[in-house]
Amino acid sequence: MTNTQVTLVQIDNYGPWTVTPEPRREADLQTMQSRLFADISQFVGNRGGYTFFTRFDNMIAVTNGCSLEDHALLQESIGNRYPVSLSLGVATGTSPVQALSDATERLQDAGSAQDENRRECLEGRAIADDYRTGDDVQIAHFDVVNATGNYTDELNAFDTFIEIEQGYAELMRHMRYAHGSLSFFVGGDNVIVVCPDLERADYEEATAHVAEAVDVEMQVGVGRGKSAHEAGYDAKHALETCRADGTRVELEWETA
Ligand SMILES: Nc1nc2c(ncn2[C@@H]2O[C@H](COP(=O)(O)OP(=O)(O)OP(=O)(O)O)[C@@H](O)[C@H]2O)c(=O)[nH]1
Repeated sequence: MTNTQVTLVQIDNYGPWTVTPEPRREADLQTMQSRLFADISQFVGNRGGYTFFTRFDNMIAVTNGCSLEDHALLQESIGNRYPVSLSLGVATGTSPVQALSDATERLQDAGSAQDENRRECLEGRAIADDYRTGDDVQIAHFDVVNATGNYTDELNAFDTFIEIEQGYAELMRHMRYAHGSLSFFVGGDNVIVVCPDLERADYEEATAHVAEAVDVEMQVGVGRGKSAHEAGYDAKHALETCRADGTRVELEWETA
């Protein structure tokens, strides 16, 4: 059964910082935010986790394999190298949505995102190593079928972007409310979804729903593992099977 460890990463008091003493140059904010994401992604990724940029001031990570000491080290390292600091909320559950809700609540209880006295909070608990299993994380890797032929090589780049974003918006809402899952756009035409224990029929229903609602055809590979990396890597292999066989849903543990 899944037991997803989710970390909410929140930049402390970021809103006020962006305009103090004067509004800061937008290009500088974009550069800082993307470097911060890159550093967090690398730190968490080196420990088997995934980080999603989400809103940049709030990022969401799947951190199975990261201890609370690892989290504290991340805070220290970012605090030493960036003009901003991070607060982190950590929680676990069979439902990724519930785990994220719990992680969020921990930070909200510690203070507002714009409270200048709430800095570098680390709230919550990590899964002890002894309790980790090979199916703690379920990751679904979705992509748009033949995005290159249907969109990238046909429409202007902005109209392609609209189509892809429409597919993402419908999928993220549906996976959140119908299947308790967290979906994140990761570039190109790809969406990575952090799921509870879902089955083939759930993924078939989700791809059919998106096709029906916004006319975007998607395929999905699904994997399970001890960490986001292990599950996500299996999902990528399953997606390759979709591409090779022309199927819409592949579960790695069924095809392996
Ligand atoms: N983040 C991420 N992006 C990917 C991955 N695979 C492909 N992409 C992105 O998706 C874009 C489209 O590539 P594909 O999905 O292979 O192309 P496609 O035309 O949709 O072809 P099919 O997927 O075979 O239907 C690429 O330009 C990349 O930006 C991946 O594993 N991770």
